[in-house]
Amino acid sequence: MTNTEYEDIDVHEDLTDSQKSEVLLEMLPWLQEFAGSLVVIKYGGNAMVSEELRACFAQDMVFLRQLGLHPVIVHGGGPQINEMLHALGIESRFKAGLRVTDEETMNVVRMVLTGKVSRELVGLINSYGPYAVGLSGEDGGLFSAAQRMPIVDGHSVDVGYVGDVVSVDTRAVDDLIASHRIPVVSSVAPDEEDATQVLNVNADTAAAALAIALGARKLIILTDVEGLYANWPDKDSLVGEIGAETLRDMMPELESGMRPKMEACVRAIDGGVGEAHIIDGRKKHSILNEIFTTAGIGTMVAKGEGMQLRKKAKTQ
Ligand SMILES: Nc1ncnc2c1ncn2[C@@H]1O[C@H](COP(=O)(O)OP(=O)(O)O)[C@@H](O)[C@H]1O
Ligand SMILES: CC(=O)N[C@@H](CCC(=O)OP(=O)(O)O)C(=O)O
Repeated sequence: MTNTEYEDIDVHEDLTDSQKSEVLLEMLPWLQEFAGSLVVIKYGGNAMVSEELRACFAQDMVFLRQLGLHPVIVHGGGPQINEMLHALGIESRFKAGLRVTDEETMNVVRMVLTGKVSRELVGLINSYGPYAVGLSGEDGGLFSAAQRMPIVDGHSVDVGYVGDVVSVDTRAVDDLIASHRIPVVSSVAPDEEDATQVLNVNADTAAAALAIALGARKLIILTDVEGLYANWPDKDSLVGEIGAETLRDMMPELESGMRPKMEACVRAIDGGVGEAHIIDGRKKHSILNEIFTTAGIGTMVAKGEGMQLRKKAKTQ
């Protein structure tokens, strides 16, 4: 190795040799615990905010695969859809956290998710190792959806071509996992009543449905906050752990952005997924911190009742 190459490597001078060893040793039991496990990761559009963060995410996916886990990604792209709609002079409207989707908007959603966000993510992961393969809920009959009518102020409202996943045929994803690929799934799904009509599925909802159907060990949702705040926006109320029953009771009071996310976590737990996590996608390598450290990060949703706030870290 030449000196020039050596200078290019980040040698983490801020850690002593013994601290580096401690970090590696802390990973060991978690590596043993999760080797061979299937983990569904929902990568939200708001967690894709910088080139550096996107690169770290891509690197983490390849790292997980090399360590023997099976990562399956469901990506979002809300802000990217908003941007494209704005460029086309179309207004973005949401009800209960779901995009009001007419035919014109549906075309833009499909184009941005499958034609832009998925392509860029697959390309970036493959720059670290040629494992990622993109597919949408339309491919190989992966998802079938029915129109979703969210409840607003006690009434169900029509938000247009918005769907909820009603069935999942995992075979296309199973094949990719069996060949050690990293599936990258876009949340667009055919209507169960007319497969030529596509529906816009919230990516958190799609990730939960896929995690349940695949029997995932964990569902990890990356977003743009540290986790769920019990008393939003009070930053001292970050939840460390919460039971699905307690979360279900909290649901009506949650604001729109968090609502589909928390519904997805509760559904995942009800459907047999071991744990669901909401973590901060704005922090580099947050997934590695969640899976391979004892304290974990963000909010964990598990079976049962109760809630514990997260203790403040001594150093950041
Ligand atoms: N109780 C809460 N805890 C944390 N965030 C909340 C809460 N209620 C509302 N939010 C908002 O939800 C947002 C995350 O939802 P959203 O913007 O839809 O994320 P994503 O694009 O990752 O799916 C946060 O940035 C925050 O503004
Ligand atoms: C029905 C609905 O709201 N669909 C979402 C799909 C993308 C998504 O969920 O993206 P994020 O995870 O980045 O929010 C939308 O149109 O924005």
